[in-house]
Amino acid sequence: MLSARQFDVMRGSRTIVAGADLRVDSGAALVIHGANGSGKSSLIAALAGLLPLAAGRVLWRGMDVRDDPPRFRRDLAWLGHADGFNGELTVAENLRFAALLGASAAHRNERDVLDRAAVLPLMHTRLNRLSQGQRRRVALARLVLSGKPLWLLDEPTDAIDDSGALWFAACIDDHLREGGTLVATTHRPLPVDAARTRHLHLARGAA
Ligand SMILES: Nc1ncnc2c1ncn2[C@@H]1O[C@H](COP(=O)(O)OP(=O)(O)OP(=O)(O)O)[C@@H](O)[C@H]1O
Repeated sequence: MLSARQFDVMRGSRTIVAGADLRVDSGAALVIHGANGSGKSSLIAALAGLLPLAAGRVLWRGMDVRDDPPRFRRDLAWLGHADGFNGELTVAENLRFAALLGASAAHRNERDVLDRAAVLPLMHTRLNRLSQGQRRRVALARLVLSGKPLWLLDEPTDAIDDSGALWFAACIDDHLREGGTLVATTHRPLPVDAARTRHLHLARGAA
């Protein structure tokens, strides 16, 4: 379970979130919506520990994430606007590098994941030769292969076409069914299991 208590997020002098409580159980998703500039990226970056909280705490499995950051990072799969790939390396090399860094484990269905992501034909192509959407598909496949229990994703389906969005929504459903936790920001409806999903709407910078 991921929870945050009485937390404030600031950007410059502006309060994005004030005194908020939030809880996302294992097997559940929270999807954050809001207009451009409303604070979605700031909020999710704060949950991931990438932006300091102005007040309050974030707890993962009952532990303040600041108490043991390496342990939190072992469970966390983060995907922001930047994907962290090396453009000079091929898709296969980037995925191997991610596995070496612990960003992905040996996945029981690796080939199947890559196939469904439509990444298999791209395995020997350098990242800087891919389109934005292809690159995002590789990033999402890396995420699925990570096997990590907590996914924090900033606009995961950015640049992805409709079939890719449907594929990724099915991946989210699998993740939740297996007991994973998800928080994602999005501008686009994610067709995920409604019974497991709650929505947070940020209005003019304050939740
Ligand atoms: N580095 C920064 N320093 C100061 N203010 C910032 C910084 N980055 C963003 N902001 C401000 O914080 C507010 C929230 O930005 P944020 O990127 O979290 O919004 P968002 O909802 O994710 O937007 P979008 O939908 O456009 O991605 C905006 O008003 C923005 O101008």
